[in-house]
Amino acid sequence: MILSDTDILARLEEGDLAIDPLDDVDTQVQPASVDLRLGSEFLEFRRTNIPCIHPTDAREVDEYVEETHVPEGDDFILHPGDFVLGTTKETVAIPDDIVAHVEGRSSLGRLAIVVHATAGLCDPGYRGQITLELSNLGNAPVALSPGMRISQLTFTELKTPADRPYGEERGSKYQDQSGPQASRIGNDPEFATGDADESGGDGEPDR
Ligand SMILES: Nc1ccn([C@H]2C[C@H](O)[C@@H](COP(=O)(O)OP(=O)(O)OP(=O)(O)O)O2)c(=O)n1
Repeated sequence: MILSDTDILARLEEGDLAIDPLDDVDTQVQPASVDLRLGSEFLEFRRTNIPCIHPTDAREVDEYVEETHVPEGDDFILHPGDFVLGTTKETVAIPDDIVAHVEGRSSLGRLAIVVHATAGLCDPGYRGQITLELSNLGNAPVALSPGMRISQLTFTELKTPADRPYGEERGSKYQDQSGPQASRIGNDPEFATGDADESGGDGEPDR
């Protein structure tokens, strides 16, 4: 069952579902979703001379990205064909009996802006800001303004709470992430080679 505005507000009131800051309830809470705003941090992907990035090599992944801060009031220009990681301004906490989905907003979709290229699921138990996979599929640059409502989150109640929710206990690599975080796929157990990020997922390479 997807939560309606009434259900969302009730769960927020109970306190196990959290969205912080939720500054403008009337504007941000939609009939069956909550609009989330764009944060100020961006990770841009540099042009590189290395032949390719091996997703499991944390050093290659980290060397390829560059952080940019755009204060509220300024714009980040997303050019046609570009892909950049952004973040929600809000930090969320998803209870064990809910799965949340990051969706785009129609008004930005109509400008060819996509907010999650592939991944849009927030696991039961997830806490943190949400990394947005922003791309511009159109042929005109589009200005993105930190603080603008950029995406929406829907909430689906599970039949039973997750037995092993997202979190430290299962070594979940994006738990409590703050700001956009590059891929940590090298931390997956099947790729454990010693090359992976050992920083605890704070985005700082361990060098
Ligand atoms: N656009 C998105 C989608 C998800 N997440 C967060 C919430 C998810 O609970 C967490 C993990 O997402 P996935 O399960 O899709 O990612 P992985 O499978 O790569 O990570 P893990 O192995 O930690 O589950 O990342 C995010 O910040 N931005």
